[in-house]
Amino acid sequence: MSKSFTREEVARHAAEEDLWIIIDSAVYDMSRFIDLHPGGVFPILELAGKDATDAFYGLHRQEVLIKYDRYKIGTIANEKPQIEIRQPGAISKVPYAESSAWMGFKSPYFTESHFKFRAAVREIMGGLEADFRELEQTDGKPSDELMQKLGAAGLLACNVGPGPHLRGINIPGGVKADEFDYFHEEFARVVPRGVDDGVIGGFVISIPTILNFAKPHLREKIVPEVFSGKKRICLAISEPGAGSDVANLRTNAKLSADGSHYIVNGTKKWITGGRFAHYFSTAVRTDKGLSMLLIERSEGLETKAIRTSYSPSAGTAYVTFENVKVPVENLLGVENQGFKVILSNFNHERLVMLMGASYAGRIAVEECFKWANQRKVFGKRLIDQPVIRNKLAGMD
Ligand code: HEM
Repeated sequence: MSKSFTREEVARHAAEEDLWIIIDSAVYDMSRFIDLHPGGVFPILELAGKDATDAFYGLHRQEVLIKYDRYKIGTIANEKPQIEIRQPGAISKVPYAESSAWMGFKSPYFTESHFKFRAAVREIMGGLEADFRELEQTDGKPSDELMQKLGAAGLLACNVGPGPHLRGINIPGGVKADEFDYFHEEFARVVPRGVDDGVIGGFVISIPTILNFAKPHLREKIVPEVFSGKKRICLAISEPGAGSDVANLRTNAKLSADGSHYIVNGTKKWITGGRFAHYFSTAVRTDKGLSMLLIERSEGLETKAIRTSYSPSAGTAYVTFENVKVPVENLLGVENQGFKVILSNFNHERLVMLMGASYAGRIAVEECFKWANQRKVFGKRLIDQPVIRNKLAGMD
């Protein structure tokens, strides 16, 4: 049971080596943390033994308190917290932070199956939220264990969107494969952007090339491996000299003398999930046009991390191919007609990304609303400034 203290007791712990503070009626022992505090010793020392609620919320997001919960030693007797701690996966109460259907408004797009799916996914993902945030702080590689948990929960397959690939998948909430549509999209809501890209972004944009264009025996091998989280795949199209300009790709594949292999040489850049991928669905130049090849990580294929400003978890990679041998049966679709594969894939990719982006946009609005309400400057909250309210109104 949590210990109970009076404010007078807390006030007696006001030295650097014995330092308690109060945040929203909870008591934190900062003695061991003060030297590690990213904001330095001074700001906490100034508030030693005192109520630091306003100072804390003016400078930190609530997640900081949840993460450092271990320093909480008790509560103030006869006081109740005034600030609600958001439970992982809970529906946000901030205006526009959620789809209006979740906030009690009628929507023609959301049916019972969406509600069941949302509740089940938030429960699964809520349980993993701390792992995801931790992941973003470290080297960023989503573990095999995490991938396999997501796979077993059916979430990897669901993120590809509706389609025959969902038959036989245990969809969260007991949703049937033919009920599933693009509005069953919950992942982005609880997963930080970089982790989202590293866990599903690279794979969601690449696995359709296997589902739709791989030879049956390859499809039957690779799809279950990827959907169960045991193997990872990425889409390797852009290059240092040709980003969106797909027609100018230079990575090339030449048929071996006996016609059994392609020999691939070239480079790919900004490949999401590439650092961790086992398979690369790769655009290459063949003798009369572009082709798509499924390339396994093998001799001659190397990946280097590209440091991005947003997150190491996205696994963004620079990929080099040096005389990589690829069996001809790994051709996706028809030789020299890879452009069709790429464009049909882009259609799907943009739709899935759009759903994710709409969630990400809602999260941005939510974070701004919350910060404007808690951050105090010039003697008042940011939200009390008309110019800030005007900006928020412009975001909706
Ligand atoms: C449980 C207590 C506290 C914890 C766990 C904590 C933790 C942190 C962390 C993790 C940061 C890095 C920035 C971030 O992630 O938001 C930070 C920054 C900071 N903290 Fe704290 N802190 C605590 C209490 C306080 C208090 C009471 C003050 C007093 C004013 C304070 C002042 C600051 C300042 C000035 C910064 C730098 C903010 C910036 O970069 O603009 N912290 N703190």
